[in-house]
Amino acid sequence: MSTRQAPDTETAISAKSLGKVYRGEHQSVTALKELSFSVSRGEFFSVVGPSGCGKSTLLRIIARLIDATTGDFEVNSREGSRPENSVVFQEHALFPWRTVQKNVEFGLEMRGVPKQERSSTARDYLRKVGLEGFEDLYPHQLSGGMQQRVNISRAFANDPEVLLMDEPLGALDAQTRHVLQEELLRIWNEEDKTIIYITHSLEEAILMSDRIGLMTSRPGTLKDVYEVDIPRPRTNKTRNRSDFNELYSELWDSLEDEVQASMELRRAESQ
Ligand SMILES: Nc1ncnc2c1ncn2[C@@H]1O[C@H](COP(=O)(O)OP(=O)(O)OP(=O)(O)O)[C@@H](O)[C@H]1O
Repeated sequence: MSTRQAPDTETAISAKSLGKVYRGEHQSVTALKELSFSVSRGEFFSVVGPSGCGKSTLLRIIARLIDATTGDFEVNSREGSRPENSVVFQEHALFPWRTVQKNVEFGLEMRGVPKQERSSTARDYLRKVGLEGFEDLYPHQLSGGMQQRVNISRAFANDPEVLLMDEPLGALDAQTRHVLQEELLRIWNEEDKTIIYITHSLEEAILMSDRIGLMTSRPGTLKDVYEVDIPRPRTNKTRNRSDFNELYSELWDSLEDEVQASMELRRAESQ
């Protein structure tokens, strides 16, 4: 297996002082505050933090699905014809009336990519995620893990500047999750893709990432950014390394304080 080069230093995304307030009729929630970061092109950047700290909010802002209340961010696009981003959510977002093949082709179809080209691109990516032979099935004929494989291949096939993933493997059982983590790493290793990856799992973050941003309790901001200085390629066996476990302990020490703060906040708000 080839060893991936370290990500280059060209900035793919930079965000400055992002803030988000959800305004309700009776009360407002400040989800993010003064959050700044930058991600290099080709980097795998994970974001971890306590539940409700604003991770999905951050991703949805970068995906341009919602607006930030304050601050701004920039995605450094190389080619105008490529989509700026593709998003993979935890829930499968496949079209039930389209076959596996047609689901993967969807983004390419929207961009007017010729039929033959989109067909071979989709087949390529389906093969990369081990779904060769399943092209003509419909989503309901697939297991959850297979559906998420389709989602992942669709996102890569779109060839976006950045891939935004919000707990993409969160709904899967542990074994399937481990297999897909390795598959995702393998595909990312072959492609020059920038990924922002939200996860609740510190283990997953360490296994996959070049760097990990750890968020504070709400209002979420980046508390620290950790370099994952563990050689690639990484596999499930990488979890047994002592440096893996040392980093896990370091991250958990910091995250635990934020989880406590987050629980106290929720307790106070419910009174
Ligand atoms: N549309 C919305 N309207 C009002 N409040 C919202 C909305 N979306 C999110 N929130 C609130 O903003 C805060 C951050 O939510 P968000 O989903 O971004 O957190 P998260 O870190 O992704 O959570 P989790 O880890 O549990 O998925 C939470 O308090 C949530 O209740």
